[in-house]
Amino acid sequence: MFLKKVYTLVFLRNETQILLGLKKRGFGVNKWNGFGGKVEQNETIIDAAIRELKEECCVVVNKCDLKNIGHLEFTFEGDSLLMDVRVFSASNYQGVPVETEEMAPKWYGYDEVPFDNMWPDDRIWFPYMVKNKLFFGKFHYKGFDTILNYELQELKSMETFYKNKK
Ligand SMILES: CNc1ncnc2c1ncn2[C@@H]1O[C@H](COP(=O)(O)OP(=O)(O)OP(=O)(O)O)[C@@H](O)[C@H]1O
Repeated sequence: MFLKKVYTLVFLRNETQILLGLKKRGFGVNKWNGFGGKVEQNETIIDAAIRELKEECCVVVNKCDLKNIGHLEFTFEGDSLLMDVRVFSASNYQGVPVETEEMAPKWYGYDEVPFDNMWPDDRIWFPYMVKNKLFFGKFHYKGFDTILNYELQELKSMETFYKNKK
């Protein structure tokens, strides 16, 4: 039995670049990633995505501009936590990303994404996001550096995926 916790992960993107943030503290410290965190009690997933983006790089995004593009699940050998990560993309937003206590933002061209300093799973599912394919991935880690096994599939629709998910 796993203890599931829901997280958000937001990427601001345009045709040529993607915004990543260098995590300055906590889980995934010193790794580049999208912006996000735990969904709090009495908060919707989309509200958590908006709140975390604002807290981490001071950018404001409207609900209707956040597109759910993927679902990721992470488990770790010997740990009962299942991280249920909802991935979003947005190309419309207000403000200019700035460094906060948690994240240092930087725009990267799609061919210069720093995978060597990211979660190892990113390298596997980023190509789906870049090609605008919806995706579902499950990754089982040993420690934080080694993926013991994974599954990844393209989805036709996130709605259908969630409707059929038990
Ligand atoms: C294992 N492979 C992984 N690959 C890619 N992304 C991963 C990830 N594992 C976690 N993530 C993301 O990392 C953030 C952690 O958030 P995290 O700092 O724990 O949350 P939150 O800001 O609520 O924490 P505190 O307030 O500091 O407790 C959150 O976006 C989550 O989706």
